[in-house]
Amino acid sequence: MDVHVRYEGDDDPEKCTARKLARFDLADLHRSDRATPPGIVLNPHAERALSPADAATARENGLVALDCSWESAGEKRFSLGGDHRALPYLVAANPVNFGRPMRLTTVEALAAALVILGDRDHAERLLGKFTWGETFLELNAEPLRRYAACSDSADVVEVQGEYLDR
Ligand SMILES: C[S@@+](CC[C@H](N)C(=O)[O-])C[C@H]1O[C@@H](n2cnc3c(N)ncnc32)[C@H](O)[C@@H]1O
Repeated sequence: MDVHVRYEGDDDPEKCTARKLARFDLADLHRSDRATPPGIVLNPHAERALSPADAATARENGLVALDCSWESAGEKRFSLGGDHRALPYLVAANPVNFGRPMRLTTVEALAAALVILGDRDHAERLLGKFTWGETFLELNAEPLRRYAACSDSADVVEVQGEYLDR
């Protein structure tokens, strides 16, 4: 599956996970919305949750994340073409937001999406470049397994509800 990142460049370049992926040829960075392919866009503000039902579109058109600082990641910033999807409840493993729900780095978001879409090997390749990458899969092992077994977005939202209620 092709992995694309709309790269805003307003975050600390030393800590930017998307730049690191690009250095290892694991993601294509795009500097404008127009240059970014309209794939499945990972957008925390999207109405619909990502589910395995999106796998065919993602394989055909690619998976897209927006790499910017969380301060600038408001709803209006996600003006990319494509099908926008929110990830369900997951916990961050990166050192900046460790243990915090939903504050995922770009690589965590892309890897979670790949697992849900049925491509765990690809997720492991991305996370393998980060010392805390494996921890992300360990921390989220149960929810990721359950989301990946769902048939559609409604199913994913139902499973997510169990974690939000805890
Ligand atoms: C705001 S940027 C922060 C990037 C961080 N500076 C880094 O170096 O990785 C994280 C991106 O990951 C994706 N993402 C993170 N959490 C998400 C969620 N809950 N649902 C959908 N996409 C999410 C979005 O594309 C989001 O813009």
